[in-house]
Amino acid sequence: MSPILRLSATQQLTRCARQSLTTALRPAYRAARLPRVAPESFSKPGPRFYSTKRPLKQPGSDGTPAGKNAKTDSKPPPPPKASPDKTPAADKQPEDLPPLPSGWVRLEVEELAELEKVSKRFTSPQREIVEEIVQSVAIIGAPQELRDLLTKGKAGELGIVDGVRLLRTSTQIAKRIAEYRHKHPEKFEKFNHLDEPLEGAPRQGQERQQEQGGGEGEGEGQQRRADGKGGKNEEPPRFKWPEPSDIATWAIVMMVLFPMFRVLFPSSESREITWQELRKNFLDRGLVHKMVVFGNRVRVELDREALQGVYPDSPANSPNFSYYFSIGSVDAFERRLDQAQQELGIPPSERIPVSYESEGMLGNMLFAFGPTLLLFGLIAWASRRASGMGSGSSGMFGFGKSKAKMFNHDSAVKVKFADVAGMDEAKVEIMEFVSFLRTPERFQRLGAKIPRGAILSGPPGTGKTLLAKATAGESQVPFFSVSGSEFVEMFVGVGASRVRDLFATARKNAPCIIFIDEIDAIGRSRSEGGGFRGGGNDEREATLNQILTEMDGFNTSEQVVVLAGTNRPDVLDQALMRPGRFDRHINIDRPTMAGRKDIFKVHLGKIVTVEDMEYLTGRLAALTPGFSGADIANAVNEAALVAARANADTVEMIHFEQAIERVVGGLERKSLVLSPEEKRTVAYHEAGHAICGWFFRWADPLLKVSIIPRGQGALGYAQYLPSGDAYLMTTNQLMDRMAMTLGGRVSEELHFPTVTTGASDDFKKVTRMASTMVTQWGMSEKLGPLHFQNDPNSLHKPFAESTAQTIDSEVRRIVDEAYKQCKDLLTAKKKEIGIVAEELLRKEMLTRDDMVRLLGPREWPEKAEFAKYFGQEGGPPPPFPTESTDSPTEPQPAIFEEPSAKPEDVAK
Ligand SMILES: Nc1ncnc2c1ncn2[C@@H]1O[C@H](COP(=O)(O)OP(=O)(O)OP(=O)(O)O)[C@@H](O)[C@H]1O
Repeated sequence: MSPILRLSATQQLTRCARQSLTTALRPAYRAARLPRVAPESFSKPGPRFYSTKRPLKQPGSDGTPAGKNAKTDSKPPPPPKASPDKTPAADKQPEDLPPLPSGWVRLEVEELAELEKVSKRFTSPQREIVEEIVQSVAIIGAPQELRDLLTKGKAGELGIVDGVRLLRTSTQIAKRIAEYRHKHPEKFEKFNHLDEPLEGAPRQGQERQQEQGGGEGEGEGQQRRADGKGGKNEEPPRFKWPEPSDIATWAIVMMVLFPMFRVLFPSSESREITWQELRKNFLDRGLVHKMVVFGNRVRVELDREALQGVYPDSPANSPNFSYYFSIGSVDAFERRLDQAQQELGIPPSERIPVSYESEGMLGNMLFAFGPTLLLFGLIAWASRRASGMGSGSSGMFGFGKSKAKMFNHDSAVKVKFADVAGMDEAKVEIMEFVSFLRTPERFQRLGAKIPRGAILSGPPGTGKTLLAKATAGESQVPFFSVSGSEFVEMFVGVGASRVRDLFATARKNAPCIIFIDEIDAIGRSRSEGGGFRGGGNDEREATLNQILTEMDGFNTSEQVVVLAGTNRPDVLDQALMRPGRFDRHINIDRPTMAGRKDIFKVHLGKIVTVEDMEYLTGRLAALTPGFSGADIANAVNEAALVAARANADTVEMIHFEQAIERVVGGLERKSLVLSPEEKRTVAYHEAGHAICGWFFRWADPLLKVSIIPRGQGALGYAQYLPSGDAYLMTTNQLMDRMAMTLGGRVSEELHFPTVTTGASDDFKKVTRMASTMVTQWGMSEKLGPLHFQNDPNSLHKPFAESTAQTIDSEVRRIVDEAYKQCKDLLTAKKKEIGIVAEELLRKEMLTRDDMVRLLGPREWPEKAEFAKYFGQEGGPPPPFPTESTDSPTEPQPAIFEEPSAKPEDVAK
């Protein structure tokens, strides 16, 4: 049971009132006296208090000007002394008193006296305030509820809930005091000193300053009165109720903290004594009225009248004071008390009553559950905070909330179409979305349905995200960016919930763009491997279904465009791709020569260089076939870093070339030291490739050859420049390329008694090329124009065994032909191989110029592009970097990964 139930009526009221009166009454009371501007008054023009002086009296009502009144106010009258026999009510004639609202009563003298006792529990200035309030209650009355509470309090039956009722009653009284006082300030003249500001109340302090200084404040007040907004006509200030949440807070604070506080910090008006002291001072003298056992303590209630006689000066005479002592166990206490009473000869009928209270139950409960509650509170708080700070997710852990980042055109999305170079067709396609978001009526007017979304597909780094951002930047609408994987969580249903949340947020912000990057994380075909994957798929499917539903859900006028990016459009679910969902499929491939030039232009804009831009971009574009936009951005940045490392003032051509080699070939491996024999083998191997590249008509032009180890496992390499962006290859080109790839091994055979393992990768590539020629490109006369795709996941070949044998024999035939072609050439050019290899061993790296010097000019005409940037027209090729990095992805065969020859096909 709460201690609140154990106290006398006055004590109980005091405790409740200490909270409620000081919090509820006082702010409300003061609110009336120092009128605040209610929030509504900002929007609703009406008379307000602007005067720096309070209109406590109507000027002239007693012949005193208001200013004088105010002066008198500053001297607070002594607080009226209240006594039980002389209350303010007793001074008043019934006709002086205001009528009572319904449900209100006029308190009796005894009741007011009981209330007066409350004030004694407070120290000044609260005490004065409570006294004034009690006197005000005498004038204006009080709700019947207060009388009930007083009656309950007298009977000692007040409970925790009564605290809340008292709070409510107090607020009602405060409100009425405020209103009544405003109407009849003269009746409250003696309370004016309470208008003095409370300590630390800045607003009121300001007011006092204005009152004292007069000047500015007065002027302002006058000015406002002149506006007709102040002065005599003002209405009573609106009483501002405490916010319901405040009341709830007070109630909770009272109910929860008060008992807890009491448990933790026993009242200062109780004191612990020992059993011996109790026995000697009180028990033996018959002063004990009752004992209350609570927990392992016993409170001693003394007979106060008898106590007054025996110990007139004891603090225990105060009604709020009690003694208590601790016990080991209740049984031991009872035995001891029995024994003591027997010794004292107290007859059983007059024995001291002992009652048992489950005091501290609430406290114990709080202690028991407190940590758990605290933990939950902390979690809830942390999750709310996280949601406030982050991406807008909220609620318990914010699981179901979308993690989409929102970019606003004012803030983040500054990307424009001008920043996206190349991909002109993709831009045109997507431009339509921009015009839809900008001028939807242009389309709707003709009855056209607005496309809902577009899938941007293409290899990594080709600028899909950039294009989506530029769309947002151009259309000046909010842009929600989320990755497909962010929908995936370990809890089932979270993905779907996030999708719902994302679309709901987007609709609120329409017109807007949602961009889901890597949509294949959730948009994979539902039929794909369903049986094998088990439950894990359910969550992904639920998420996908939700996306399908949401995309169906919004109507065409909603102006929410969904763009999605993926590298794997082939695995996406068909339902996602159908018209009405992602209507447009925009394929963004690696940039062409012109595209690369444009992309270089965009990124070179941020770099300090004095090179001729036209020549530089052209040459760099020619040097970087197969580069994606991201590769280009990386190479440009790398060039700047190389230049910075060399302390150069500007980034020069050589830095760009070094950077490109580093991007393509990886880091130079200086730590890898080859033996002289190994080095020699590598030199002859690379010379074999170089000679083939130089003398075969359809081979790609050689740029350089090197025997410096680089990247992963490449001991040397020859770099060729694929003939621009060639999208078709002839059989001759393929045969020359295969023969050139075999050049390394053939050279080893011709110059050394044994061969090495170094050509393994070359064979792999040659075999792959030959089988693609046979099975897919229809370049075998025996097999004819058939396409055989061998699915590695399938147990059965999609062709007959005899066909398989024919394929094998045809592949062998082609490779043999290439080998023969290579061997014939290299046998004829054995001397030249030796020259190149020896020069390589000396210089480690040979350029095209060196080759011309050693072998004479190449017999076959070069392509225009090559001639422009690397031939005689374009001036001599740049000097080769003596240190740093270089090379294509792999030694020589890197060429097979160049896109100019549709490398995806070749490489399969
Ligand atoms: N066409 C382009 N013009 C200019 N810069 C580009 C272009 N394409 C790519 N880039 C550069 O490459 C960076 C990466 O591009 P982006 O993130 O758009 O590629 P992506 O296609 O979305 O890649 P992924 O498929 O891996 O997500 C861009 O920030 C930009 O610097």
